[in-house]
Amino acid sequence: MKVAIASDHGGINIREEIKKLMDELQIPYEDFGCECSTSVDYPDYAVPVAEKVASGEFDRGILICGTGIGMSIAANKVKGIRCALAHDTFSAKATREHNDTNVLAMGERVIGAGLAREIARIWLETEFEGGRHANRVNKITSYEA
Ligand SMILES: O=C(CO)[C@H](O)[C@H](O)[C@H](O)COP(=O)(O)O
Repeated sequence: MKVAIASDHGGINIREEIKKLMDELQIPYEDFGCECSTSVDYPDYAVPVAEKVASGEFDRGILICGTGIGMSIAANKVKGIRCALAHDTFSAKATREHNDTNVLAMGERVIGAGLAREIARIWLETEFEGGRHANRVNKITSYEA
């Protein structure tokens, strides 16, 4: 699995924690910014990461901003992306099992680094269940087409 990671200025600290987690889990990743703590616009980071996942260049994406909301809205505009905004471990697990989400968004102004790491770890390690959930995901994909 290869993961594309990005944040805006509101998500830099959690992005760094997620990178440490990726190193610990030995999961290859690439950091697509932002480069500094001055104010940037989250769509400039969400859309390129989402496009890299949608194209198959990366398997998954992780996006962090202040709330995670802007990143998730922007990522979900890209065809083929199912981005989950998750701030608890139950949702992180369920959204992989049920929705086969390929991008995770979190908000650094909402949760701490420890919980963000645990959410990301669970989300990365949980498999899609398929079955009835596949029918539902396929309906989303059909709508997109
Ligand atoms: O998009 C967001 C809110 O849905 C993100 O949390 C941004 O990080 C936030 O809007 C940035 O706000 P700032 O006041 O410009 O730092």
